[in-house]
Amino acid sequence: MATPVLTASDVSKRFGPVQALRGVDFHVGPGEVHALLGINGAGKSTFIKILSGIIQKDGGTLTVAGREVHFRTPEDAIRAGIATVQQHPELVADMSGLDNIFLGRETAGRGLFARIDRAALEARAEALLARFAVPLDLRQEVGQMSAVEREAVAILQALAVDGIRVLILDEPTSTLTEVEREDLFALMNQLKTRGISIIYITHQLEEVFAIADSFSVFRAGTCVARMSVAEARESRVSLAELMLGEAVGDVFPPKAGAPAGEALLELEGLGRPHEFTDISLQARRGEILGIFGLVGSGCDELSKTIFGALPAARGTIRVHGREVALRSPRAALDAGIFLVPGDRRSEGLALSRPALFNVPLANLRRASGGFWALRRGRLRRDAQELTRQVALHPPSLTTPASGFSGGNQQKIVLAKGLYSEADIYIFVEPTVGVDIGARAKIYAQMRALARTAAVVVISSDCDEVHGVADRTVALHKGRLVAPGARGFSRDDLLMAGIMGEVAA
Ligand SMILES: Nc1ncnc2c1ncn2[C@@H]1O[C@H](COP(=O)(O)OP(=O)(O)OP(=O)(O)O)[C@@H](O)[C@H]1O
Repeated sequence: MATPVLTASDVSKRFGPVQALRGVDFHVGPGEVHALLGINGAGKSTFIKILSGIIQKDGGTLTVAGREVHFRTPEDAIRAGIATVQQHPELVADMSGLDNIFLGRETAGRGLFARIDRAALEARAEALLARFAVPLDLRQEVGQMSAVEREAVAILQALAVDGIRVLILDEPTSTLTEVEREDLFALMNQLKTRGISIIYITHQLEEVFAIADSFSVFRAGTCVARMSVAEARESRVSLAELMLGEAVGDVFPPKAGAPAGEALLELEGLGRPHEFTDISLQARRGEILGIFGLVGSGCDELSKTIFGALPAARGTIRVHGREVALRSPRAALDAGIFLVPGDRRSEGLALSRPALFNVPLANLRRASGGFWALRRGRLRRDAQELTRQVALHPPSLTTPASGFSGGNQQKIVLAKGLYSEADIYIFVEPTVGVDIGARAKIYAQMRALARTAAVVVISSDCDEVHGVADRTVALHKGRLVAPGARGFSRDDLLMAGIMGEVAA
């Protein structure tokens, strides 16, 4: 085996009472694409933060090309040849790709990389790009770029420093469409042929077989398995079982047993210019309605319109058969509609506040009845029960939301939705960044909600929509694509969402 580029031995890290990492052994070889797997809270982000110098380990050693290194700052890691692209790279939308790459290099190292030859940097970015399969105009403003183009800019920004040998990508595909994902993989393969090692966090297990050479599985802060993908294929190991430490059943709960009841939410001819047109559909009590739409299909705007965050230009919304004017999210909540947003960072959570605060936000009425002491007791009991239902880990109500891993933050948003006792639940991209074990629990909760309410799942993950919903439609370029009488098969739904066509 070639000498590893990067090795971690016996690495540990504690946050107050939480032992986030213990005795982690890890290595990655030159030009290797190595997937880092683990359920939410397993310690992946903590480990990555240590490798990129954002936080410091409590114990253990790191070596790069056989030499021990000590990272006190992100610049130390970059200097040693380790660059990281965060899950949501901070790019400046109204600057060009090139300016962003340049800016990244300027700010990456302060004094360290102070003298930069902009022309040389541009030439280098263009040269790197020329080898990629992704056609990308770096002179375009980043705000005009697609998600994969932005990811490419962030990668070029990370590589703009001399001597980068390890590139860390934190869930880069979570906002990409299937086609864009292929583009990103092409780009990763190119980097690999240039000898760059890639450490890659993902919750999409099929991606491991599509792009990785090897993988490590973290569980409860320890690396419990390291294997080549070839070995895993041959021995037919279940990645999900390695991650969870137990056998995995079906992720999706059974479909509704009984026919759906009355229509609780009806949209008729709903539209907003350039976003979506003539949307008519019903969500009924007792069913999960699935809407599959790619990024940019209008799904996001449609969900915001139903939740009163965007005004409808045309059409009507009826709740319980009565027309409603949803001028604000508050009005939507009062009408019995609850939206669990896809972007928990900007829309769903007060990050600095504890879980206990976040959960009852949506239903202050329920939380505010009765005497103060009674109220507090009830709030705590309700919040405890809800966090148990969504399997929040750790099950702490006092930890600030920001102290939870990404997937667990999504569970807090979900608990908030459950507390709202709505009639109509709308889930947008409900399981982005959520591990397979928690996904099964979230889907089971949706099924439980659908016993008495109408549940709408809006997602760009076709398998999710098809797997969880009783009835599915697709949104393509702002238009609804509905199936024939027999409903969509998984492949037909995919076609409808990508091409806007219904199979004959
Ligand atoms: N700043 C912090 N303060 C307190 N606890 C933290 C902090 N950061 C992480 N933790 C805890 O450390 C553990 C590991 O979290 P980490 O974010 O590394 O998990 P992860 O594997 O990246 O999860 P996910 O897939 O959800 O992103 C969790 O129990 C988490 O709650």
